[in-house]
Amino acid sequence: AAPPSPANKPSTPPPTGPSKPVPGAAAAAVPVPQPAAAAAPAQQRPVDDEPAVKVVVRVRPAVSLPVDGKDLFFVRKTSPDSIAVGDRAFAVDGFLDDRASQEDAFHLVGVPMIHSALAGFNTSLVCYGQSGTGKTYTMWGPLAAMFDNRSDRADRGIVPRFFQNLFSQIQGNQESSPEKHTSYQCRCSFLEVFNEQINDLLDPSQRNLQIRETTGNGIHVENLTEEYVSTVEDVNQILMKGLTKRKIGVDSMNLKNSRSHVIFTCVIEAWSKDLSSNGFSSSKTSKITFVDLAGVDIDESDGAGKNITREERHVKKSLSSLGKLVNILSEEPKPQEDELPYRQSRLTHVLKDTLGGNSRATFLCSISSEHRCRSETLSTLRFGERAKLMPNKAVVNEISEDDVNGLSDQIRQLKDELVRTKSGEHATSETGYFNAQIARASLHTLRVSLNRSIILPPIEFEAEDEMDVDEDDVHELRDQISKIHSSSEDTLDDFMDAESGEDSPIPWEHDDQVVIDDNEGPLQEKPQKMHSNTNADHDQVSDRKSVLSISASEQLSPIQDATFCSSPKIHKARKSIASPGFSPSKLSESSPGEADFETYRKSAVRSSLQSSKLSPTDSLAASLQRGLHIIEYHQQNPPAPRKSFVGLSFDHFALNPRQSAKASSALEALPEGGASSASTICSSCKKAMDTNEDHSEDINSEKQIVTATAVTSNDLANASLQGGDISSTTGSKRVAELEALCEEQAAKIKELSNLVCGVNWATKEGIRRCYAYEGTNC
Ligand SMILES: Nc1ncnc2c1ncn2[C@@H]1O[C@H](COP(=O)(O)OP(=O)(O)OP(=O)(O)O)[C@@H](O)[C@H]1O
Repeated sequence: AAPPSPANKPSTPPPTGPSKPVPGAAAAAVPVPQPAAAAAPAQQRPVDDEPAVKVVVRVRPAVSLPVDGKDLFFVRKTSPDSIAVGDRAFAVDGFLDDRASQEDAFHLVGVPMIHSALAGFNTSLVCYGQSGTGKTYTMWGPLAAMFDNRSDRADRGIVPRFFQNLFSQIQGNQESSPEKHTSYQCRCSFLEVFNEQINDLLDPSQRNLQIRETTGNGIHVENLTEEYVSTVEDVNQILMKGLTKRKIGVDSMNLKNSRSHVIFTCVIEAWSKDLSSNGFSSSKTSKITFVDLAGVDIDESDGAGKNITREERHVKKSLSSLGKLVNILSEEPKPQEDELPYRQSRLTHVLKDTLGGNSRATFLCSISSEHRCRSETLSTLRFGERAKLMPNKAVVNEISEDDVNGLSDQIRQLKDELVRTKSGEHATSETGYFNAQIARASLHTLRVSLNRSIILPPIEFEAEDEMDVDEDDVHELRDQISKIHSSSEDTLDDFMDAESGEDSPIPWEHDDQVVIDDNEGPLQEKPQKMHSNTNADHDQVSDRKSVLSISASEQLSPIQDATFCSSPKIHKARKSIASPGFSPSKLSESSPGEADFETYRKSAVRSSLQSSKLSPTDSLAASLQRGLHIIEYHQQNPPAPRKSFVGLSFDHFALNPRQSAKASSALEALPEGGASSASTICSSCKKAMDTNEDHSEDINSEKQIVTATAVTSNDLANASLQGGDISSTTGSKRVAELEALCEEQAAKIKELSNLVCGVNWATKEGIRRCYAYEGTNC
């Protein structure tokens, strides 16, 4: 008994299960019924010649009796690859008229798909057409046929036949190639797109799954259930499970109208190896996709339908998106991939491979032979016509042994690298650990270099104090600072955390930006600036970290040390030969500039002492600032006369008498202003010496290092006090003795200088002692 018809279409008898073709209807509807012939060309075609996109048209047998032939719609085959509806011709790859069997459909569509799949191509079948035209029937066949143990049921659909044939072929391939062993693995999934949501038909609890797209793996649905299959029975079980959960409804064309699109996917992986070789030879992967689209009811498509449900609206919308995408893909010029509207619907997105991608696609267009479906039939055929023009590019998904070897090497290298990294062997400067180590070592070195005044007793400032600065040291310090500043915040924080155990909490922080600019204005203003900065440092408390910026300066290049020296004090003798700007008288008067400088100096010493309580960064900044200020000061206030004869090397102390004479004559050219008016000039070495100073203290201090000489300081003092030329009082013999003595002492000093190595303050110490010795002997 026929079920009740939909209320709005009482005149149309709905089909009940597999419809029996009306006798004579097929011949009348399709004048050229050649189903068997239509399947033949595809079977003969080599697998490599298969087109990327095929379109096959199947005509559903008429279910309504023709009324004088007026209700029949004629579709005819005009050539092996074209059909015609009236005057309109459509290019197709196969045609199945209303008398074609399920077997015919399988041979025309399914068999080439099996060949392609086993060759390593992705392949897909999309059933498209009006509701009730036989899409589900063609794809799966009646569910009852799947339960039936008889494999020869005529109404089985393409998919069950496909897998039965596929597993047979797999078995045949394995048996026919004993020299080559191939292992196959098949896994299946089943989803439906319902109301623009992807649901797992094998696990109904999984709803609204997300589509993921990766460069290597293409499109996949996250968390979709996959089940492994090895027999057609396994596949049938899955098909049954999924299809019974598919959402269906009732419409004017179909009592079991599909309200969702269903997609059954099977991935076949095949590993082959020659038995002659030890390992794997190649691997092929193919994804087979069967898409049974929901159809649109003729009444709804005409706009005459009432009460369109939400799911029907979604079906129409997604089919519309599909149509638009196919239109775009079929037109020239083809847009860029990122411009294609795949994401307009879940359906088009999840079918990205099939629609213009890496897949051999077959579109089976189901049409009705009834005249009342004419519009939908033409629409379906136009869709097929455009789909055929899609630019799919299917490739064999194969990985050869060479590829695997290359990948294995890569994996091995990456593993080795991982192991090295974990074990710390590969601790490059990019690793935080190594950065922290560098930062720690650099900071420590820098602090030791710059904070010597903390460790060593500070000396009183002497304006004429000669600084011995190693230019390389300055560059090194700059590099260290640069390194520290370029270190990541994390590294610095790490280090500061680690250092916090050594240093007391920060009493105050430098929150101002300290810029040491060597090109600043007159030196006389420097101490004031520095002083005010120091006060500012004390006054300002901020959470901000101090920023230390050091600009490069050409002026610094001749300066060779930036630290406070802790050498023994050589007080007044120095003052007597100080530069005019820092004469003893001026010092005693404590001019404003000098007073400021003295204040600064004390402040600097205090600062350096305080720096022991600072954080490493603040201590570093303060030390460096202090050191560079001193460099600047000495650079811009050179004790000119002494700088002329006290170089950075000791070579001139080792001169032979002739060379000494040359040096002496050269020294005579020194500006007289370089010596104070209170000093006298030694005729032997032409060096200025202070006649007002008592050198005994200094001489005594040198006795530990310098061997006592035949000439005492008293001799020299007396000679000087007499106001005469040494040569005139002692004669040429005395001069020769003195020159010899000078030479001898110079050699000793040279020897001493060799002992003073590596550390700048010690070198400076050697120079100081040279001064003392030299002055004493003069
Ligand atoms: N070639 C055919 N031979 C015999 N019966 C058929 C054929 N095609 C379809 N039918 C019958 O027509 C009815 C509707 O078919 P089917 O459900 O496959 O249509 P459909 O296109 O999938 O519809 P919908 O889009 O609504 O799901 C079914 O009862 C089916 O058995």
